[in-house]
Amino acid sequence: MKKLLVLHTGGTISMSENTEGHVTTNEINPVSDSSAVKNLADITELNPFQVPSPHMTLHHMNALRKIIIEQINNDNYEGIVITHGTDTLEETAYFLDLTLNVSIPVILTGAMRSSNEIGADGLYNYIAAIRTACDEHSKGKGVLVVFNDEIHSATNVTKTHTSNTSTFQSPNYGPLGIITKNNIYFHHLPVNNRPLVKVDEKIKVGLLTAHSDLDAELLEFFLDHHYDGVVIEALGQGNLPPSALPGLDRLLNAGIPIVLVSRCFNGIVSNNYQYEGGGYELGEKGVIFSNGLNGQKARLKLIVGLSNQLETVQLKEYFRK
Ligand SMILES: NC(=O)C[C@H](N)C(=O)O
Repeated sequence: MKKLLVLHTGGTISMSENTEGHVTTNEINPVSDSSAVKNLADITELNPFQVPSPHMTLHHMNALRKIIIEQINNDNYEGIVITHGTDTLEETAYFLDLTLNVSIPVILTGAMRSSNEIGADGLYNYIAAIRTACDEHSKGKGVLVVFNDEIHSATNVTKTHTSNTSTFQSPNYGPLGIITKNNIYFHHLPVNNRPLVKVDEKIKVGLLTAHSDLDAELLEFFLDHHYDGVVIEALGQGNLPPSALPGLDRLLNAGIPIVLVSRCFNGIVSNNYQYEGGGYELGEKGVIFSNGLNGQKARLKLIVGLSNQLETVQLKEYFRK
C-alpha cells in the first residue's frame, strides 16, 4: 500500500447542512478516516486549519507549502492529497504548482455538496483523489485537481459553475485524464515549469477587470495604496479603454509591473491592435502579456515572480512560459 499524507483544510467537503438547510463548518472533515479509503492507501491525516475557502489567504497557502516540504523531508510519503473549499481551490493548487519542487503526486479535491446533502460528492471525490495519488502515472505532472472523475492540471483548471458538481473545467485545454471505476487514464501531458521557491507574503498584487469606461482612478488606487504589482483582466485580445490609460501610465512610470490577461476565458492575449489602448500600444508602454492564465492565477504568479526578485524582462519571460 502506498503511503500518503492527507491535509484537510476545510470547504464544503468538510461541512454539513443544518436543519434550516444552511451549510456550516465542522471541526473535523467527515471524510476523515472513512472506512472506504482504508484499503486504498496507508494514510496519515493532518488538519492544519478548517476554513471556508473564501477565507484562504496567501499565508494559508504558504503554510500548506511549508507543511508539505517539512513532512516530505521527515517521512517518505509517496503522494499528498489536500481537501479544500472549491471557491479558491484553483488558487491554492496553482500557488503550490508554482512554488513546490516535488515529483510525488500532489492532488487537490473538494465537494460541491456538503457531507449530509443528497448526492454529496465529497467522499466520492476524496476516494478518486486517493486513487489518483496512488497511481504511478500521476508522478511528475505538477499539482493536479481531481473532481467529478476528471484530472486537471493546476495551471489550466478553473471553477466554472456556482453549484454543478462538474464545475472544474480546463477551458482551451481540457482535462489531463479521466477516472473510471477501475482505472485512471491520462491522455495529455502538462507542460511543467521550473518552480520558484521564494515566497514573500508581504507582496501585494491587485486584480482588476476592465470594462467600457474603465476609470483611471481605479488603477491609481493601486499606486496610492502601495501595491507591488497589478493584474488587469483586459478586453478581448488584450485591449483597454482610453479612459483607463492615465492610470496605467502613472503605475508604469512608478515602476509597478502590470500583467495583462483577458476577461475572455478562452484564448491568449497578444499585442495586435494598434489603436489608443490597443494591445500594441500597451505592449510598447511595457505592459506584460500573460499566456492564457486567468486573473486570479496571474495574480499569484506575479506575487511569486516578485518574491524571487524577477525584473521586468525576466517577468516577461516568466509570463510567456
Ligand atoms: N464548494 C465549496 O467548497 C464552496 C465553499 N464556499 C468553499 O469554497 O469553502
